[in-house]
This record gives sequence, structure tokens and C-alpha cells, in this order.
Amino acid sequence: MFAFRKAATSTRFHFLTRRGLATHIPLAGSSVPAVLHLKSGQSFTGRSFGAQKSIFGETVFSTSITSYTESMTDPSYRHQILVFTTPLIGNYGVPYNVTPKDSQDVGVVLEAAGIQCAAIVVADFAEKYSHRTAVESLADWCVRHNVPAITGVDTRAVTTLLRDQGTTLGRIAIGDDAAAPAPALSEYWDPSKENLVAQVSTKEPYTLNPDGDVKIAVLDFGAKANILRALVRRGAALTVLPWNYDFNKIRDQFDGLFLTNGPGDPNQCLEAATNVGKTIQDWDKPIFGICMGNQILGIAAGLEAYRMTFGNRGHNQPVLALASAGSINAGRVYVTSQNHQYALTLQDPFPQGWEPFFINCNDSSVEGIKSTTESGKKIWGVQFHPESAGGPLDTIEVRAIRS
Ligand SMILES: NC(=O)CC[C@H](N)C(=O)O
Repeated sequence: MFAFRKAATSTRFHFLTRRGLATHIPLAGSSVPAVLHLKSGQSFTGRSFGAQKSIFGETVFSTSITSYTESMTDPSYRHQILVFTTPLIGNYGVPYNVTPKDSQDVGVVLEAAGIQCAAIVVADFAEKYSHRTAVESLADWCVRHNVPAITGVDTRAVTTLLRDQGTTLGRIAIGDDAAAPAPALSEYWDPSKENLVAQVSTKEPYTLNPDGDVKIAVLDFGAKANILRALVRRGAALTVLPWNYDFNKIRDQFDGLFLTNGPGDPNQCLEAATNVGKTIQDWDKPIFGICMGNQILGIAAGLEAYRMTFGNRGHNQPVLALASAGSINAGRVYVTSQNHQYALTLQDPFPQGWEPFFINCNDSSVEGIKSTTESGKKIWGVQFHPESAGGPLDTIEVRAIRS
């Protein structure tokens, strides 16, 4: 036991010294009081182990049992207070998150360079961590990225509430703020009223793996790095574009279009849906979208994106492949990684030329759409994350699984 601890600690000091950070950042005051207030009136007390900063956000829960570092760096969690239903969080620390940046590499090991969620809430923060890739503790990482974190919270009670009343606006109050009364209802800030995609999307186009075999344009709504890595690994040359770039102006140079994941309400991005609407009308090359990308495709096709009660966040969401998925896959259930609050309507009939692709086995929400064979188009979207990180690999190569 001691040997493990020693190894983790010396790796961390090695990392900090190598990068010129001579002093160890101490574990943020674990006796500092902290409170999670919900706009619905409930308050949950705990202790701070992250940045000593109070924030507002949208309170959501994730049922994933591992990969807290991947979830926390996923830009789709922007401005969300992330409650982990798994009680013990932090036990394997945080890995080194930088790779040599070259034209084929997105430059990070996780999903983004920094923490993207607004704060985390856990039942039991593991102060001792151990993993061969760990270079710092979850507490140190949160402090370095100025992200508040609370431990000692009854996360089962919070989750039960959120499941019943839905995703709820919240406030994390740390230190002196924790002793203050809960905010007035009018003080709660609602991130879903903002265009969060504009905050996280690239501001300028850039390329990755320019010598790749297939030229794909990527509309960046807040891409997880592993999506870009997954495309580059398959030999694609990527041109990553800002979310509202009109791809139609340059589409002749490309073999395909990809639409990424992203934070917030897809209805804040109607400009992108209008652009994509023009593309799907008269472009016959392949188009694929993940999560927000699926929602933008759906809006462009004439479906509506609605707000779900508590969304689906976790790495254990079962989805059923429909007949439209093809005879190899139809009828199979895949366990998938998900992080979303909105979904496309399951309407009958579906817009002309489109059909549902997958259905969620828990709540029957639409888990993907595709163009019909008769339409002659090659367009697919999935609400889940086939590229995983974190989560099961069931859908990373759907066809390969059966063979
Ligand atoms: N991961 C995503 O792309 C999420 C899409 C959208 N922000 C939602 O919450 O539904």
C-alpha cells in the first residue's frame, strides 16, 4: 500500500519539477465548508477540495463509474455542475494531459486542454490516488484550473431529486459564501439561454493530418479531442471549421462533412442548421454527426430538438439498432457513452427521406437518424458517442462486432 502511494507521489513531483513548477500545490483546504444550492429550494452541505470560488450553473448527474477526467474535459459539460453518482471519485488521480503537438495530433490526451465543467460534486473524494499514468491529484487539478469541487455530499439524494424534477439550476458556494443564505430565485443564471457553442468552437479554421487519404470538413460545435483523434487514426485529413462557417462555399474540396458534439441548447445554433440544410439538399457526399451534430442534422431535416427532463449522461446507456441500421446490426442492443440534455422528436411520419436509426431502451428517445436508402443520400447522425472516451467500445466499429 505504502509503495503505491510513494510511487504516485514521486511521479507527481517528477512531473512538476520537469515543467519548472517547483512547488507542490497543497490539497485545497479540505475543511473549507461548501454548499450546493438548487433553485428548487434544497441545499446540500459538504467540504471543498477544489478552487475556492463560488459559481452558478446547471446541475446534472452522470452515471459513469469511471473516466471522471474524460467527462470533466468534455466541452459539452460547459457551465454544468457535474454530480457523479459513483461514490468514490479521484482514486486514480489525473494523467499527464499533453502530447507533442504535430499536424496529426490534437495535442491532448483527454478531451480538451483544461477542465470544461463548471464544478464537480462527489460523495467521497479519494485523497490517496494511484495509477501508472497519474501525475497529480484530482484536487490539485481542480485548483490549477480554478474549478470548485465538493465532497461529502449525499449524491444519491441529489440524483433522486434531479431525476424527478429534472436538470436544475444550481449554485456552488464555497468558504464564507457557504455560510450565506441561498441565492434569490432571480439570481440563478441559466446557461441554456446562451450560445455556449460560440464559446468553445474554434475561432479560425485549422487542419489536422493534411496528407490524409480522405478530406473531411469538421463543423466544430465544441469537439471532444477523441472524436478528432478517431477520424485522424482512420486516415482522414481534417479541416476544422467554426460552428457557423458556411461549408457550402468550400464543399467541392471535400469528400465528406462531420458535425461534432457541443454544449447547450441546439436551438441556439440555428444558423448552423440553416447552413447544413443547404448542404443536405443538394450534396450527395457522406455526412455524419455525433450528439449536437446529430441534433443539428435533425433540425436541418425538419425535426425538432426538445429539452429532456434530466437528459442522459453516463457510460451505460443501452440503445437498440432499428431495421434502418441494416440487417447485420438491426435488433442488437449496444451499451453506449452519452452526455446530452436535448433529443430529436420521434414523430410519425418522419420527414421525407429520413428514418430513425437507434432508439434508447430506457426512455425510447431517438438515438440517431439517417437518410433513407431511397433518398440516395449518405447521411447519419447518432445521439450517443460511438468514439467513447470514456465508456464502452460497443459502437466504435459496429459492423466489426458481429463479424
Ligand atoms: N454531447 C453533446 O453534443 C450534447 C448536445 C447538447 N448540448 C445536449 O445537451 O443535448
